[in-house]
Amino acid sequence: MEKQPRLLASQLLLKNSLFEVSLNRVLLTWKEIATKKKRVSGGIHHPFKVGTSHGVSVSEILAVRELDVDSETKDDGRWQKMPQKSTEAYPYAFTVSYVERAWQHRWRCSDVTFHCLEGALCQQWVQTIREQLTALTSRPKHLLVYINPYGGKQQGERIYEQKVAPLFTLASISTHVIVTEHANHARDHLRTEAELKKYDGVVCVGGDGMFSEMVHGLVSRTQRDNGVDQNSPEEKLVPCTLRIGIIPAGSTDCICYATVGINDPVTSALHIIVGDAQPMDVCSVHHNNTFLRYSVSLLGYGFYGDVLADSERKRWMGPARYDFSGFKTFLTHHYYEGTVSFLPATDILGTPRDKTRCRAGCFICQHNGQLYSEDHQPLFLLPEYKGGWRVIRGKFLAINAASMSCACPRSPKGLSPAAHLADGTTDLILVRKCSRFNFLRHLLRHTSKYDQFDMNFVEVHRVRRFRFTPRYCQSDSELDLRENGKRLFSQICRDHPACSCSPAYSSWNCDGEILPHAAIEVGLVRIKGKILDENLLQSAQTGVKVHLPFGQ
Ligand SMILES: CCCCCCCCCCCCC/C=C/[C@@H](O)[C@H](COP(=O)(O)O)NC(=O)CCCCC
Ligand SMILES: Nc1ncnc2c1ncn2[C@@H]1O[C@H](COP(=O)(O)OP(=O)(O)O)[C@@H](O)[C@H]1O
Ligand SMILES: [Ca+2]
Repeated sequence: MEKQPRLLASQLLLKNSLFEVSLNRVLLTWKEIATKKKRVSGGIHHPFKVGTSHGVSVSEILAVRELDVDSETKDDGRWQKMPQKSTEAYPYAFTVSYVERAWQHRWRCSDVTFHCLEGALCQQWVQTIREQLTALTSRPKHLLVYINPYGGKQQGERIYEQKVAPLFTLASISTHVIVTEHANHARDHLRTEAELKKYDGVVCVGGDGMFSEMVHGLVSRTQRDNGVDQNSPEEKLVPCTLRIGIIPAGSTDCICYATVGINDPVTSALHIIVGDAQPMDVCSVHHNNTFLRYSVSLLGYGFYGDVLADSERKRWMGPARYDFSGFKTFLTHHYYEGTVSFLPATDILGTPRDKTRCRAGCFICQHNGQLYSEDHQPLFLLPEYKGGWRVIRGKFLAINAASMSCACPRSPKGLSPAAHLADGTTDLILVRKCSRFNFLRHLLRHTSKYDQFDMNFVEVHRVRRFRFTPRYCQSDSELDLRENGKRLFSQICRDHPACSCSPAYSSWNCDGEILPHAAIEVGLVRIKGKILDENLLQSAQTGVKVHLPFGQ
């Protein structure tokens, strides 16, 4: 093993929020290479040349601790023998743990140890850095964590315990962890018994369905505590103060992927610790003035609804269930008749087919998300608002509403690549009945550089609200059958009187959960009070703030 280096910092500069270490070349010789020790087990040593200046912003420092250089130090489960010479010449040391950016949006926790001649200097810097960290008010200190042991590859507990909890401990974040015991456990706990005032945020260890369930629980609790009826689509919601974080442990994890750029538990944990901020839209889904659910990623009818309905019975396959059910659903090639009406978003920047990509600090989100009049009524509610509801009737293979790009490992650009996280709109994608070959071409374009909207049977609209009404209304008995997972083939195809070639209804896939109704009304939720940054339901994950703009 190469000779343990020593990093000598004869002068530490703390200017505003920048913490710089100037390595004094005189104290080191070229043959001594300083290395940064990766905290994550199995990490890689990155030698860097001495004599460099290593700047780390205080906002990305996770922790600082004094080192007892006289004894062996324990780091990451392994013991490091401090070089004998350092003990003699430099009796004091402290270690700074900080965020190091790696490849493809990946973040890692790195440690750098500094040696000092004087104990007072060492303690001064440790104290100063700690004071700076304490002053970072955007960072969570107490988190309520829900782990779904059932989602994805059923590794949620292991992921949290091995990759996330050590980082929360390092950052002195206290946690209350609940391993869910059944579906909607997290939602019901958040909605009723959770003592939310004790926490700075909640964390979801799971996939999109689990995250969506927690949004549901948190928003419902806030409305209940404030006497707001969620059942009215026109009701303005009270904003939540708590933030929701997400540690990817599901099957698709598009919410994490689309906000962070990668599905990596360590990267997500580090974003949560530093309290990053990224707003996010939320859609409410109603049926006949009854609130059903919130959606933050995909509302999909037809193909994605059928994929989900089939895959739910194959959870034992883990994430691969989607590939199996996707192929099976593709072969069935069912289409669904109905009427889509929608309120286009006008006066906004950007379109679903421009080449923009929503990133942290997105200008389009900031512009479109603030499109409100002085009295905080949305511009498009005012009488002179131009444009109105549009209506499209037809036979559809898929009706998808993407409130974000829905980028994920299966489709790195997503269902709607130019969709924005917090622009107050959702991209409504209509895929009309077409041949299997053309539908396959459309699907494959989600995994290539080609434009999946540039096909004559596909149209996409950026909307504030939309409704869907199936051509054949659902009876209660059919609803019961649906809820029991049975499908009705009541639609007799006129072309083939002897057969029924498509079921009358599909299911709505709402962030990975099946909705009980086919006829729904969807809108970007509205909140009371001013639209200011603090009026956002935030997420501790990349500071993913659930943006609750006024809807129509
Ligand atoms: C024959 C080649 C077909 C290639 C098609 C690729 C298209 C992939 C589009 C992916 C869209 C993902 C939208 C995300 C939806 C999630 O909210 C939802 C729930 O996620 P989770 O709870 O983490 O599992 N995921 C799905 O509905 C799965 C869709 C998979 C479709 C193949
Ligand atoms: N302990 C549990 N047992 C059964 N189902 C659960 C449990 N905890 C959560 N769920 C349900 O599992 C669904 C899927 O969770 P999710 O984390 O999204 O996994 P996946 O990405 O595999 O769908 C969620 O909608 C949630 O309601
Ligand atoms: Ca959006």
